[in-house]
Amino acid sequence: MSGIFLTGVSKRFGDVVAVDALDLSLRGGESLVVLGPSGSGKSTLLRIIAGLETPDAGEIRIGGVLQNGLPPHRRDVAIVFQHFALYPHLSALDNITLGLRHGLRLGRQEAARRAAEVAERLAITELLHRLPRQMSGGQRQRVALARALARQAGVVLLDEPLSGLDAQLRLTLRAEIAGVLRGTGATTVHVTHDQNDAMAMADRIAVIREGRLEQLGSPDDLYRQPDSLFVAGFIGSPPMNRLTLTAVDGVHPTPFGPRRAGEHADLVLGVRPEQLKIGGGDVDGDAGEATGDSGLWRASARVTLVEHEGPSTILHLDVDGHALRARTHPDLRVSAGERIVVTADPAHMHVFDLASGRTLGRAADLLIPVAHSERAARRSR
Ligand SMILES: Nc1ncnc2c1ncn2[C@@H]1O[C@H](COP(=O)(O)OP(=O)(O)OP(=O)(O)O)[C@@H](O)[C@H]1O
Repeated sequence: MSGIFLTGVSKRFGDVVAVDALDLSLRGGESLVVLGPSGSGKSTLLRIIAGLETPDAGEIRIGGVLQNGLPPHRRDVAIVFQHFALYPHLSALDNITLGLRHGLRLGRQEAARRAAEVAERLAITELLHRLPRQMSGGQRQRVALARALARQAGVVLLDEPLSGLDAQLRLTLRAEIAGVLRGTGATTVHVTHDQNDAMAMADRIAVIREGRLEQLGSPDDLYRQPDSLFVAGFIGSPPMNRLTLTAVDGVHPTPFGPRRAGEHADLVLGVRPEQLKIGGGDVDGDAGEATGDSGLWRASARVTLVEHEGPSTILHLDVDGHALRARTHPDLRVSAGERIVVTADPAHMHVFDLASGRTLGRAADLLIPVAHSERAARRSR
């Protein structure tokens, strides 16, 4: 199987650094999703692997073989673009077989056999004689995918193959593509800026920011242990809530009691909307408090907006000027304007350094609830 190894890959366009000294290795058969905002260098990275773009520096190896200098058709790579890129005057069948006959130099019969086989897998056999304009968007994207898979390449690259399709079709096609690709054993690199697609399809996700690797890990790692505020804000919907805690005279007024600021001037406390629980009781602290034997963080909140999403409800909350969102059960009846108490387990709260945006760890490990520290102080007196 074809592993992919990139070392020190860089590409500039004039003053713009599109890809910046990127190192990345994929196991053979692995499915990597590259996630990042618009302009972060995702497509450029894909085009470099395909040989459609020449890097300024760095090495690309596929299955241990150096690819630098090899033209696209000499690489064991197939690519599926966002805009199908089918030839409008050719039938689906001819679109699929064209590259096989001219690129791979297969005979007419062998090309047709491969096309029939892949068409069967993607349920497009009935469409093989239609022109692209006689097909729906989803059907055209299936044909584009069939064309790529028929090459039987060791590496399949996908550049936003689901964008422009409606939500239902996207979900169906996403599952189909993932299933078909797994079945081929190809190593895949899939570029998207849709985190739901990324979470659903990836073995690992590479989050890219300004041409650099921000974090690489399993979908679960990125969700549970974001290395930075950027990743915390990019993965999860709605994104992780942030409470900025500004140090005053070198001391933080954290809900967990005052802390010396030390080298970290200002902190950000992060908690996911689905980790905020709606509870009872009273609270006095400004940004909430973390007291009592439970050690839970508790805060008084005013509900500013209620959004019903069906399976869950999003509450928009004001906690002493901080705008937070909580994902709750749809049976919970709460109205805008109400005051409620929210709680969170410090084991699910993340602490970041505001200046660098990097994680410092979990609140449970870094910040000790007031009641515990007071008791400890009393004991040591
Ligand atoms: N051929 C080119 N000429 C000049 N600049 C380019 C070229 N291709 C890409 N860029 C620039 O390089 C940067 C990275 O572009 P790229 O298309 O790789 O980003 P992306 O993450 O795929 O974005 P999107 O999600 O919007 O497709 C951008 O600033 C873009 O404007």
